[in-house]
Amino acid sequence: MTSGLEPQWVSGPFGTHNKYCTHFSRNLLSASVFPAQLAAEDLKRTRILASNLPSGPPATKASASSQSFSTSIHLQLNNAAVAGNPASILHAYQSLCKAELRHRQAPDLPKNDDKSQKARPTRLNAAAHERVSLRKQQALRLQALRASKIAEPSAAAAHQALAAKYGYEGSAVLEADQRRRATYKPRRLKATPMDHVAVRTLAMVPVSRDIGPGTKNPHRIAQQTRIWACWAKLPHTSKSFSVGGDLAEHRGLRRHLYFANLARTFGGKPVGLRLAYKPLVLISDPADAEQIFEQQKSPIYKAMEGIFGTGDHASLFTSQSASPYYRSIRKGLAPAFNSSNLKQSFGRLSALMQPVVSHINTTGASGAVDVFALAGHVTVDAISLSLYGDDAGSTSDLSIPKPRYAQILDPAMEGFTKTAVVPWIRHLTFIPAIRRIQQAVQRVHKENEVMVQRLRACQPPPASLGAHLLALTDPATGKHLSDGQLAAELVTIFFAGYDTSTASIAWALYLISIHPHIQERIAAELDALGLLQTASRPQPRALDWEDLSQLTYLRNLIKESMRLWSVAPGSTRCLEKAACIGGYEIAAGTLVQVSFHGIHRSSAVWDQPDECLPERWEEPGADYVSPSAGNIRKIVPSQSSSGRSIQPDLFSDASAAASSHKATQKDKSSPARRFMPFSYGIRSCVGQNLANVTMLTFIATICSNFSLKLAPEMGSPADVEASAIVLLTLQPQNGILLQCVPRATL
Ligand code: HEM
Repeated sequence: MTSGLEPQWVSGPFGTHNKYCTHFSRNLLSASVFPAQLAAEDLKRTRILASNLPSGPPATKASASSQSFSTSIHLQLNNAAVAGNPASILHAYQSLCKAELRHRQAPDLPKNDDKSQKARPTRLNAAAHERVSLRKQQALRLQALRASKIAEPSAAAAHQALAAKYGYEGSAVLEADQRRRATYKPRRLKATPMDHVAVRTLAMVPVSRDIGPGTKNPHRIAQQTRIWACWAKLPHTSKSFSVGGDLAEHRGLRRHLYFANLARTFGGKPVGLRLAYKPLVLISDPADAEQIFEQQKSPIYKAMEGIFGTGDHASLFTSQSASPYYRSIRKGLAPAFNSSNLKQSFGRLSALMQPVVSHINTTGASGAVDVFALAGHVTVDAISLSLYGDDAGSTSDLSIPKPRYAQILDPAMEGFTKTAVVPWIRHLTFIPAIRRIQQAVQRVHKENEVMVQRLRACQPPPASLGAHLLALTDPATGKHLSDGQLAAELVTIFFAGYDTSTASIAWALYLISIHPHIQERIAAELDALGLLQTASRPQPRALDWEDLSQLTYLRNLIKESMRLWSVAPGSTRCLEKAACIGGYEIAAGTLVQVSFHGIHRSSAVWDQPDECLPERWEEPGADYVSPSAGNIRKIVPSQSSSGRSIQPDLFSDASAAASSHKATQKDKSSPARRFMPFSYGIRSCVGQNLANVTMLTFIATICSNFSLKLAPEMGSPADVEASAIVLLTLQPQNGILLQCVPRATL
């Protein structure tokens, strides 16, 4: 019978093989993994070959016993091939491979050449058997599989293939991974085995995207592999394994709800999110958050520099905490926000409220006023006042919906946030939307130049923020800040202070308007200080600096409002070293985001987290996790051991945090902080005192003069809350329209 595939005898370890034996066994082996790939024709040809196979190699070329061994293997293959049973083929083929290995391992066995074949022992000795470790068998099998072009479906082979592709010694990664697997203890919330398989497959994507195909950077590859391997062990959302991952939810307008839901669903555990090809760990536990704040800022902040300065200058917001520039700027600016300095400009700040009250008196009588828009004008003027010792004239025309500077800055910042995950897209200027972002950035740069000129020309008062800025020196040059550096700092201050203070004021007034009993308690407090407008007191005295510390209930309401409506949704860090967070290993280089909103709305951290209860702040130590709070991991408070006050002052000394990193590092036995609208630690908000003063002044003045009610145009409180979106900050999409009735008319 001639099939065109006549057997050809070649020399092998056990004598002469039929060369087609390996060939068609591979065919069937392939079919055993991918049955669909075994074409009918291939099967036919294989069967013909099998039927043509002699029972063993010619006796003249091999010793009798090796012939019998080889023959038995060949027979197995033949039988399996004839039966068309892929599992038997695989088994027989593995036996052949093992036999070959044993032959090579045995030191007393002569190597495979025709001359020494006569000296070959009659059977494999025990020592040779022992040397064939399981590991080597597996290695051989992998080798055989690869030679037959069959993709090994396991993660181990995927890693090895990756390592081979990028020239990296993959076994180190594999071994490290195996060690981690061995020590990995399944948690209450763990990914399913299928999740792990999916993640392993996904893990290939970021490696090629981040590093670029063909790049042989073993360190980066190992780092990425470690990041994904640790990430895979975290609890995940159902979205983590979809095509875009959690990107849409994470960058979406309603991401605060997503964060709050995750915090509740996972009981505060770290959650692995995937933003397209970037892994991210979301933190919603106060104790974990404290660990994170000590880490370096994520590269996302660096990407802001193009918007902040005219020449990509680092600023207080974007530079790394360890850099001499950051330390020097923070130390130099923080005193400008001390209570003694703020006190000096308080009279002018309080005076900014007069046009606001007049505006409400005139327009509010006929309908509702948008307190969100009004707050925007006051905060821009308040920041300008602290910078230049003079306002920006924003409160002089309150009919404009947005302050002029915000109109310039907001489109650029929104463009930045929309492109933050894929920053390279900003170079595609042929796309009209990208071109618009670039134009907005250029407008910000132009405005920055005007602001710098104004600052240099105006000679700000010594206590002002502007004077502190002009006195700063760059440690790298020893000279005062250049125009570019000043511009970067100025835009940072406006960006960080304007939107946040505005939205915080609006949310607090909204809560007051929908809770009459809270409004009455605030009114009573103001009345007691002689600040409330009444029929008998139509012109109450003006608010002064000392009143601020007396308004305890109002301050508690503001804190409660900042808890419920944390306008900064989160803060992102990049782990410098591998860390154990919430019981999970997180690799160095992982992006970690603390979700303020998640922590502040977590039922594991707060009793009745969705209720507005200003009274909760009357309890000592309410800022910290207490044993009575939910079921979350907590550090038991020990006031004596930590030696610090657990009731923080309204005006904290921000310079203390900056002067020493150690100052912010906590005693491990002290309670974890659960209230952090201004973030926490060395990178906490430097302007929080100014923000507190502005919020108190605005809200106290409005509540002194008006009784507030949510305007019918806003619908129900549920409608207002549903309108909350995250642009730069968490803000009400349709503003906050309130009916303001002068108290003297009640
Ligand atoms: C209610 C109002 C405010 C809130 C809720 C707020 C919140 C925050 C938060 C959460 C951070 C940390 C951001 C991060 O880590 O990504 C921050 C940083 C910062 N804030 Fe504020 N902020 C407010 C008002 C202000 C004001 C009025 C100013 C200045 C006039 C200001 C200036 C800054 C600066 C310069 C930083 C960066 C500090 C650093 O990295 O050292 N903020 N703020």
